[in-house]
Amino acid sequence: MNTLRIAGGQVLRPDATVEDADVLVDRDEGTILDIGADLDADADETLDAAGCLVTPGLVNAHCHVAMTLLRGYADDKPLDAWLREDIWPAEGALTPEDVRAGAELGLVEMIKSGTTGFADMYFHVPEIAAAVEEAGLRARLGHGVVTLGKDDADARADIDESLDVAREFDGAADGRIRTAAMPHSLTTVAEEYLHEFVADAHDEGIPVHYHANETTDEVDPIVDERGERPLSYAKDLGMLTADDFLAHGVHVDDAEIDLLADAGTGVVHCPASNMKLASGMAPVQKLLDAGVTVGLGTDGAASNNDLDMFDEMRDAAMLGKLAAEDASAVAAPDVVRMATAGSAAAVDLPGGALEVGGAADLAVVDLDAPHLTPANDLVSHLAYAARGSDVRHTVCDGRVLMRDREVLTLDEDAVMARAREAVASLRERV
Ligand SMILES: CSC[C@H]1O[C@@H](n2cnc3c(O)ncnc32)[C@H](O)[C@@H]1O
Ligand SMILES: [Zn+2]
Repeated sequence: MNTLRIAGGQVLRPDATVEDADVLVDRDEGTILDIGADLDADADETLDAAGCLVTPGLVNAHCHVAMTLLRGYADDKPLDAWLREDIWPAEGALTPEDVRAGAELGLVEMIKSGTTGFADMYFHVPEIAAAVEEAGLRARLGHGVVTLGKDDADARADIDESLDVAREFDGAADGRIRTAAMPHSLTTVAEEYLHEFVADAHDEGIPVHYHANETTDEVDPIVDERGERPLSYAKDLGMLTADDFLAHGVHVDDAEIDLLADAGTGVVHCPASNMKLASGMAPVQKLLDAGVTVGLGTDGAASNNDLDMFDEMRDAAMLGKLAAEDASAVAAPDVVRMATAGSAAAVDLPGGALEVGGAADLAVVDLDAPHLTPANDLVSHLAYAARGSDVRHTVCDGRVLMRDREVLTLDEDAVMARAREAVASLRERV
């Protein structure tokens, strides 16, 4: 058996306690063999975790990873104008090679900030899957469908591509890649297509992921035209099952929260994107109190503007308190759980907890920094004070993706150079 030992650190356990322990990993199986004191000193490889906190790898449950190319491309606008005036025209000019370059850049950024799994909605998914295979993370990938502005043939071709991609790539990269069917939202995919698309996906056991209840501009027309709330419409369409997960859920009323809790549908909270686009404040504490599975996501780097899940935890806690008008709301252990076990459950990927037999997906956070001193409460530090740049080692599926801040699976400098070239060329074309 080929083993990896993460030695001499403090380990964050699923019950939010921290203990001095080593973590021993079976690299062949990609699972945790043991957590405890003085484990196998003869392991094939050892990562030094002295003075560090070993946490589950963070799971970014909603992202558009190749949008790193559009970071800083268009800022300071609300969602609808931002998409229509800037983002969609630029995305229309992206080649498969551009998407590969943007995805690799995003994956380096994720590895360097302790993220080991993510869910992604975009296009040119084969390129994203190839980048994920090389980078070594886990992902739930899907082709996002928009039928708005398309004729029937183009709309159906987009849906067919989403289903084909979901079939073809499920289980790729030694099982690290899973898939979903991904209608973009309840307003950008017409009802005539949604019924069949969702039914076809579910008939084949493919989950569905979509944006929902993000802005009032999106919610109000549904209410006006149908006389029902968006998530009641989603339920009618069969899109509210325990396998499905939606991004945002900002403008949800109490009845919709009950629908989510009853159905077991996951909600991915994206606080930075919601603040930057001034979309609103999701009622996260209410969702948690109702028993909804809540994960955390960055959304794309063009509306965030980074893929750092530590930032996202801090934003989620701060915004959650503001939304609830209660300083005790969305507390540190809640956001750490959302970024780990909550996200993993919402998108149904392994990981999210350090436990024997579980996936060996973890991040080692170096505590030897002024902003993490003194170590009064390490869960508090994760939620409120740590940064992605504090991550020293990242491990996914038992494989070391970053050691002492050196990314081992991708060439960081070459990835940045390719992204700069892709954007220089894109700017000439758009
Ligand atoms: C059709 S692929 C996915 C599509 O989603 C766009 N997008 C990025 N961020 C958001 C957001 O916050 N709400 C809705 N849509 C978003 C992205 O640019 C792609 O076009
Ligand atoms: Zn999104």
